[in-house]
Amino acid sequence: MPWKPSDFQITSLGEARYNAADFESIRNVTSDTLFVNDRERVPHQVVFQEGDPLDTSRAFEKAGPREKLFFNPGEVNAAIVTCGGICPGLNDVIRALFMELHYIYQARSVLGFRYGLRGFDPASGLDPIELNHERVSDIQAYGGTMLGTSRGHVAADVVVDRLQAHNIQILFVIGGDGTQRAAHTIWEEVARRGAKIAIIGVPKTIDNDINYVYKTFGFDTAVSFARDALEAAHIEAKGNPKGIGLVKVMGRDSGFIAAYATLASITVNYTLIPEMDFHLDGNHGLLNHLEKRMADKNHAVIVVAEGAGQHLLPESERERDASGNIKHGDIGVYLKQRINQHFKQKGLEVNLKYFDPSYMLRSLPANAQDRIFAANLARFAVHAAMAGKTDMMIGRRFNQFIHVPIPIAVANRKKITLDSELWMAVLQATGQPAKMF
Ligand SMILES: Nc1ncnc2c1ncn2[C@@H]1O[C@H](COP(=O)(O)OP(=O)(O)OP(=O)(O)O)[C@@H](O)[C@H]1O
Ligand SMILES: O=P(O)(O)OC[C@H]1O[C@](O)(CO)[C@@H](O)[C@@H]1O
Ligand SMILES: [Mg+2]
Repeated sequence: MPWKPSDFQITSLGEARYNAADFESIRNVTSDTLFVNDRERVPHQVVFQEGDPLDTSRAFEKAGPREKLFFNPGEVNAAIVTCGGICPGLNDVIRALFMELHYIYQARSVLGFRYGLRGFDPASGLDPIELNHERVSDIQAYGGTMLGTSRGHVAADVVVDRLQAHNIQILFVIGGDGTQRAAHTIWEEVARRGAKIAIIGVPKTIDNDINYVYKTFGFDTAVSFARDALEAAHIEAKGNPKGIGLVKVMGRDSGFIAAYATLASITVNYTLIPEMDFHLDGNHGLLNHLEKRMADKNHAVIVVAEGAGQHLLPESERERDASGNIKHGDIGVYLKQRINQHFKQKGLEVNLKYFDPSYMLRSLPANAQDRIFAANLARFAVHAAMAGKTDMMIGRRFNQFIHVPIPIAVANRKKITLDSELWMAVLQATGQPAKMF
């Protein structure tokens, strides 16, 4: 998509009205040098040809505490909602949002809406909960989200009615691409009403498929767990005569978990991701290649992302979830069946052990890296909101936290390109052919 420089300008609720330095708690923790001004930019690209000028026309606002605030922090009622699938680190984000709002900005109140957007619908009977120190202090130790989450459509006017009924000035929307799209429609409704409510997105996706966030929180935790599963599969494969370990991991449209877990474990022989085309049958197909490997090496490990090889499955298996996302057919079970069938037909022994750790890797508490990252995203989200930024998501590029306009963040899904360094590393680590069709 051709970007216009203006696409990178962040929407704001209006002119700054307050000086952060006038508020005791902010002054105590934020030195003058920490304040970021609105003209500080992080370029879209950092690699350039020697001799060519660096294109600075397309650049993101740098995130960070602003000296000038739009809201008087002490008058702010903020709200938080978590949507989509669960992910390690959600509770860390909620906790850090609360702590930053309450202790640093001394906001008046922080409400947590329950079970995703559903919690805004009066028909759901779900009342928001008022967050306080006791309620959030230990939540980071648990996986999932203390607020609950859900999928499914709720009209933006219903959400904004509820925000206005609770006199909310800032809404933090934690979730994946669907959630960020929802946040944009909520902002459109807010803007239509001329309401002064900031809508700030915090990107969450176990699949790591959101652009402009080098890695989403929870992804690291998921990869570590997936690596353990791959190592278990390797031990099973080597410990049984003619053993095959087959592991299915999450990754609806992007195969980042499968690819990174492969690199982290280096026991994998075939990594199958949604971005690649592959066939099972034929000379160059997976089954023929696997048969040769089994004759040579007597064992194999295969990792498959849930969205891989969907073209191999019968069309009828494709349903949609409540949010409209395609529910993929079970490629793991299908592969297991086809591999067993292939070797049986050939009269060859095979002992296939199938692992499906998908949901387990989403439900863990965050590891150290993810915890640090999740809490940082939350702090930067609060700074942006207090400065009156809106319709934006916190991102991270080139080691900098940035403000990303939501329409840009959701314009394309982040995927593995098959000529990337990442995929070359996977091909090198597995030794699988670059083409299996
Ligand atoms: N285009 C859209 N417009 C308005 N709301 C949307 C849109 N897409 C999704 N939503 C809403 O956003 C919420 C979350 O969406 P979804 O279930 O797709 O999860 P997600 O945020 O993409 O997270 P995950 O990474 O788990 O898929 C749902 O309540 C859904 O109805
Ligand atoms: O939670 P659900 O609705 O079963 O969704 C599972 C999907 O959610 C994700 O984990 C993203 O959150 C995908 O990898 C997976 O396809
Ligand atoms: Mg999604």
